[in-house]
Amino acid sequence: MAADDTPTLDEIRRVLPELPGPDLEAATAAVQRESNLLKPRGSLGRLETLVEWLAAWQGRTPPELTHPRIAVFAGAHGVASLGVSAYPPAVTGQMVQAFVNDQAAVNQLAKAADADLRVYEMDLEHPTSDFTLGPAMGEAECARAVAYGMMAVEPGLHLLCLGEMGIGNTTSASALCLALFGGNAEDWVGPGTGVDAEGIRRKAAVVAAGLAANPTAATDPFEALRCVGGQELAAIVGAVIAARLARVPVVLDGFACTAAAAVLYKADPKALDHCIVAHRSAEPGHTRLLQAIGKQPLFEFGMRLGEASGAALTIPVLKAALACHTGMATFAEAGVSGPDGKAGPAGSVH
Ligand SMILES: Cc1cc2ncn([C@H]3O[C@H](COP(=O)(O)O)[C@@H](O)[C@H]3O)c2cc1C
Ligand SMILES: O=C(O)c1cccnc1
Repeated sequence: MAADDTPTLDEIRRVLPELPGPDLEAATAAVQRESNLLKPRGSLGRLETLVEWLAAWQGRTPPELTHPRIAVFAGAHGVASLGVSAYPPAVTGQMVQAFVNDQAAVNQLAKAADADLRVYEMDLEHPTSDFTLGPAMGEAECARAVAYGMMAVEPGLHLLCLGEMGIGNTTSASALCLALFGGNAEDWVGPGTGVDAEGIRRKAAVVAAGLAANPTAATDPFEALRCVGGQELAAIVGAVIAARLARVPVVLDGFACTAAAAVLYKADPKALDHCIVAHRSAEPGHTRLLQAIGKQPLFEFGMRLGEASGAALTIPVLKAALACHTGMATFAEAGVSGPDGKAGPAGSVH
């Protein structure tokens, strides 16, 4: 994209108050149908509220789920050379090749979910700058990455599952969380790909040094993204915004992905209303982050992979929820007695 076509971070920020809200009519219609279906009211629990969420953010009843997309953004991090990951920086590009060759976990999960998987390679030849020395990205670089992420959204998508690949990015995500929500560096760091206690201490020192070297990071969420984030994390921010504008509900993956989206929450708490978080990552900072943004993950499988693996796994669940919603009979259709002894639950049609 030509530099002059790219919106500035300020222009992107100004879109947030204009983001469309939920379609309450579609959501109400979904709730109403759920209440007439052949089951004790509310008995499908979160499966019911997930369908309501899909309807509200697609603006359609019943919602559809034949075109889910999984988007994985890959970016290279300057801090990856500081010994903060159990794996070398070169793994980022090698994993992009593995995604292309259908060899990674997310490839298998995408196939199992019958979903379209796209991998978006950021500028891997040019890692972000080491944020312990100054901002990770310049204004234009960060804005370009956000704009690039926006391109992952096309009309006609029914769901967007987001994820990332970038060696060193749990350190970036921790620094982002510290800048956005405060606390201590130790509160936000964890093993990532599997560093030991000494590695975790090193991560905390890098995160603390990052905040010290970037005093403006804690003053504004987009400035935090620019100073201590990464290109793939910025792209996730763009994809979340573009999905909202295109009425595409979003599933966020684990710690790194949620940390990126949290930039938007901090800028406007309503900006993530169209997003759910797939799972609680084993990365310890994720629990604190979920509390900070008020999200309840769908499941907790002890996963700590990233690459949209958790987000991909929600697709079969969402499809199953929708299958119940559209395929079940109502009490009246099945001739089954409701709680009042008549066919149809009492008061359900009002
Ligand atoms: C083979 C391999 C595949 C991965 N897929 C996702 N990640 C995950 O690990 C990285 C973050 O952890 P850290 O901050 O410790 O580097 C990210 O690339 C993330 O997506 C992977 C990591 C590896 C090694
Ligand atoms: O939860 C995540 O996003 C995560 C955890 C460990 C490594 N990479 C990503």
